[in-house]
Amino acid sequence: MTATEEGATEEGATATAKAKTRRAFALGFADARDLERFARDVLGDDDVVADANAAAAPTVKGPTNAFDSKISPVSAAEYFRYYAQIPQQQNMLEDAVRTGTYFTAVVERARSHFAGKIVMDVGAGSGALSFFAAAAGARRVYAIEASDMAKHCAKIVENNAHLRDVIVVIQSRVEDVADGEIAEPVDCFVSEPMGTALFNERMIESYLIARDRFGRRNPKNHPKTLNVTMFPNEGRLHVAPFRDDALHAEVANKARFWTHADFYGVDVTPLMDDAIRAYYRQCVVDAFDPGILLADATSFAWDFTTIAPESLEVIRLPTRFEIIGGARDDDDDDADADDANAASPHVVVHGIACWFDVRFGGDRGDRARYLSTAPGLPTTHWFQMRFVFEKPLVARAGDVVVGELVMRGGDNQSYVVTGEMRVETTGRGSGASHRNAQTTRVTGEWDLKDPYYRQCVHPQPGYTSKQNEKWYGSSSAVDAN
Ligand SMILES: C[S@@+](CC[C@H](N)C(=O)[O-])C[C@H]1O[C@@H](n2cnc3c(N)ncnc32)[C@H](O)[C@@H]1O
Repeated sequence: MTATEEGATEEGATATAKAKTRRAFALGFADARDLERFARDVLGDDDVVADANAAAAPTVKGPTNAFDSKISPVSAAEYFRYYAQIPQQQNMLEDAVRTGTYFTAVVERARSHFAGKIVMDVGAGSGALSFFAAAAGARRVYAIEASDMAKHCAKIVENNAHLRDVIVVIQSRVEDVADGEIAEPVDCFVSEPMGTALFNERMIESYLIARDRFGRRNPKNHPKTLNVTMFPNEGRLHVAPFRDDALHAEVANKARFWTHADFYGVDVTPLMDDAIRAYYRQCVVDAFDPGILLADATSFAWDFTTIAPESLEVIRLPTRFEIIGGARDDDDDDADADDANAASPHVVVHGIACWFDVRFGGDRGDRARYLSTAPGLPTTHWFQMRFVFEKPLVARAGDVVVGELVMRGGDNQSYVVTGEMRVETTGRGSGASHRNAQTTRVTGEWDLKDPYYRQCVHPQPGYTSKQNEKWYGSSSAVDAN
């Protein structure tokens, strides 16, 4: 227990005002027992003990499971409030690439993994994947949903006779579901736990925890090993360097506001450097043309049937890019990037782009299916993500750029990404002395929780050209597919 003289806090000020002759103290307690001991021994008042316990209980409650031990209650409350909203679920359901791929993967390509099986839908939302599992012949589907969306999901199930006998909706975080609540071992897990850059939201960890807690064990030689299928069964992250002069200028320009030396009579320029850092710290979410990529992507894969949830707390992505030349120049200025690259050996790297895909195994002999968010493919609601360097890296065609991105999970259901890239070996056109004056090593830090959702000019799949005409006019710069 600690005690400090008080005066600055609101409580302290009120106490001081009420009894001017008294002095106010703020008391700190190590835990509820410490507080109870003080109330009983020092104050000798049982009511105070009861009140103090009630008040202290929420703040002294310790972690109870794998979710509570890593995620802050404030973040979780906001997260599940978001997913409890019908418009947010609808936004995902209407992502035709996403929902259509799940339908095909489950109902059309993998019936043998579902027919007659016990299935768990981890994070069921409004229930779409549970409905697909039922359509693929599942014997029972446990639809686990933590948010109040579970009530809406149950309403749909209740009102559809073919779902009523198959789907059991449980409103709970999967980490909180009691051991006995799922009466039978689960054969098959289905989930859509992907966030931007695959891991944002940290829900894949919940998917893996569900597997470890409720999955069917191998009965024979290896009773500890699991005998389950996972839909999806693998996730991959792809990263590649890009050039995008317009984006780099756009991010820099956002901080220009802080050049005001006379903003309503106040000089705000002291915040200029902080503002620049803040804007470059935002990761950019939009759809981009794959023509801006400067090298083949480095790819990383995670097997959801085997990896441990803890392995996703810190994710290291070592990269090695062979720069293949200048990106296509789409910015309509008078200098074409290809021409410029032909004349000059410079290749300007403005940052690192990333996108993901997930894989669904098929029936025997049937092909696996990917749900991909790659640039150039029909856009999904995840779009792609880019990490922009404050100072671009300067390389040459043929150079090798090496580095590492490190994603560190936080208690806000997200990651902070740090990165370092440097030009390691010299390719074509080496030896030019002006290179010494250029940046050949860059570092950066980006917060996945604080993205910049950039206006996307690529047409969404499923939207007709008529809609594009309505939105952009007949002289639209946007191609209608
Ligand atoms: C991306 S949405 C997918 C919803 C639905 N499966 C679909 O495909 O339309 C993820 C859902 O998982 C829920 N969720 C996230 N973490 C969870 C957890 N630990 N336990 C249970 N539900 C969770 C969220 O509330 C949200 O509704």
